[in-house]
Amino acid sequence: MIIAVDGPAASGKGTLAAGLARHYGLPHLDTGLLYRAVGLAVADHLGKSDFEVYAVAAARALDAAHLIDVDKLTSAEAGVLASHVAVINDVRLAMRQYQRDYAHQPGGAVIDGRDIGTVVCPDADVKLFIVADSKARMERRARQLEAKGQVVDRYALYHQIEQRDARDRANPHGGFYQAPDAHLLDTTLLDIEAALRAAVAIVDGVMARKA
Ligand SMILES: Nc1ncnc2c1ncn2[C@@H]1O[C@H](COP(=O)(O)OP(=O)(O)OP(=O)(O)O)[C@@H](O)[C@H]1O
Ligand SMILES: Nc1ccn([C@@H]2O[C@H](COP(=O)(O)O)[C@@H](O)[C@H]2O)c(=O)n1
Repeated sequence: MIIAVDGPAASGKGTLAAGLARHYGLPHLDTGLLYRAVGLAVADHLGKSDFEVYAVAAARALDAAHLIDVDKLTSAEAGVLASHVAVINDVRLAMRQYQRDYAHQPGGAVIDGRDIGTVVCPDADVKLFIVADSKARMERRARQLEAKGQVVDRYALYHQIEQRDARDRANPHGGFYQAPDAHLLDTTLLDIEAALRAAVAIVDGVMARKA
């Protein structure tokens, strides 16, 4: 079974995807980490004319060794850098087959990102599109960063999340929209357990109808 989970920044899609993977005993790929790794690799080139060339080279050279430093990868800076490399079509193409192969491994997988249900796995068995209002997302991300000991400026964080979403939605190569056959799940008023229960109910319902 392939479960595609998409949604905006800090909507909780990664947490939900990990929960679904545990629930169904499936492997899980967070595709945001791939873009974050490429973004970090070319951070020194941001704003320079050679940014695109280096980003494409970094995407083509990406391997598991670039995905080890989770603290660095999950920083707010890495998220912003990721959204800059994500607008480069050759970066997206360089990583697409890896994502597809991961999803199509025997038994399937849970895979989360922005374009999983629309571009990477349009054939997924179940597609979820996770949303939460901007203020809730900012607060979740703020608490996540504070738990890591970081001092958070909530005003700046709110705008950073909004800007990243806007860049992602406007990305002509991004495929970031709710697929017509995706199930919308708004987690604004749901805690993590309630959101997971709701997601499992959707997946079970879809799979039961397919059986
Ligand atoms: N339903 C929820 N209620 C409260 N907190 C949540 C909920 N879902 C996730 N969180 C928390 O919000 C934070 C962000 O969640 P998560 O990393 O899953 O979001 P994301 O959509 O994958 O983010 P990004 O796109 O930036 O990678 C985490 O600290 C997570 O524990
Ligand atoms: N399938 C994807 C996944 C991510 N991106 C871009 O990477 C940024 C970081 O992703 P997170 O899920 O870790 O927040 C995101 O803002 C996108 O720009 C993507 O384009 N496609």
